[in-house]
Amino acid sequence: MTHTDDTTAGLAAAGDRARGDGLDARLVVDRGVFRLDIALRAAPGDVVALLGPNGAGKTTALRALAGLVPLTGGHLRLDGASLDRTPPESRPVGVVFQDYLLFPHLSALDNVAFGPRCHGASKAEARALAAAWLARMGLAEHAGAKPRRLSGGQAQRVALARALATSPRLLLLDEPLAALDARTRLDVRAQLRRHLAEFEAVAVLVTHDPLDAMVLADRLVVVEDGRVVQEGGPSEIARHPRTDYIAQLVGLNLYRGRAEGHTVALDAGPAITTTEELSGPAFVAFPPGAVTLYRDRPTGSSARNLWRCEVAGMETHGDQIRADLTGELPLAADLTTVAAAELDLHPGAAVWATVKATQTHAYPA
Ligand SMILES: Nc1ncnc2c1ncn2[C@@H]1O[C@H](COP(=O)(O)OP(=O)(O)OP(=O)(O)O)[C@@H](O)[C@H]1O
Repeated sequence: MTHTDDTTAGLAAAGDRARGDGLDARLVVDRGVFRLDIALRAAPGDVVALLGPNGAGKTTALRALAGLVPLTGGHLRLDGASLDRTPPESRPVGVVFQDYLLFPHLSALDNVAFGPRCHGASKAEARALAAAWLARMGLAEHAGAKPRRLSGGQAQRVALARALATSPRLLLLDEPLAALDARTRLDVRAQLRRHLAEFEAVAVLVTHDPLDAMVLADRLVVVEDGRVVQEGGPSEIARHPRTDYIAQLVGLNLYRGRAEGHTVALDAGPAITTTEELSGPAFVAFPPGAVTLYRDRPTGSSARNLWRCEVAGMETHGDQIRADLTGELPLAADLTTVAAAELDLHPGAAVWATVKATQTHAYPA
């Protein structure tokens, strides 16, 4: 299957195209002190989110997939064909960048028609295809508008239409919602989710935002320091984080230790009593809302998990106060403003923290 045949075939044929094998890549990129080395596999129809902290290598991975950064090792196959030596403009890849990069002097229609034109479609074919995509994105009446006349959400959809109009076998989205304000982001996230669900080839998106990742993707690949540290479905990752970064992202206290029956002895710190029965290396997680704080050692409490801590810092978190505690067990605790005032919490205050075993969750490490 050649790419030019695909792209000139038009919208109608897109659904008839034989489904390929999807993406099979190991991306190795050396950048001096930084080295990216990640494996990525995805079947047609999959939406994969690369999630990770600043500097983890997400953008480098996306640029390597697009051919904008050469691989120093590994391989890149799409639908069974190697792309290692294919220049970016000849790859069946569509890209939506964070700031969309629409051509300011071209109308929305001509921006979208640009992709198919570059892939060999005649002017009339390209414009017909572009008009069809704009209609599908709900932008038919904005076809003649220049980018500066479009809202952020509309510009984002034009950029998506431009990428999809070439019938890519791999769609790359770099922080697709980052340029939008909160209100627009909500709408555009929902629309993007719909378009991605309909997209029949592989989509890979890069984001810092766990919500974007969880809403848009079927599978998350968490990258830290150039490596994949965890991958799986959104709910699996939210329930069973395996690094501090992921635990913080999903709002959980996370510890590692060795389980013996209902107790996990932490590598650094005390033991935590859990309801699960395990043996061997294990993680224990609990949400900050499961922690109860006392100024004096509680006497009547049945909680087995009782630790002496000190308030290191406090910040508002939604309608709650989140207290960062150090001491026997470092942890985050959420409490109401009233409770924080009653406890006279302030940085440096000594507190007792309890967590019921039923509120903890242990799983093999
Ligand atoms: N052109 C370059 N030359 C050398 N090193 C680079 C270059 N671009 C990025 N890096 C380095 O590669 C590493 C990964 O950067 P990258 O932009 O891929 O991370 P990221 O996960 O996308 O981060 P962010 O979320 O901040 O965009 C960083 O250490 C960065 O300094």
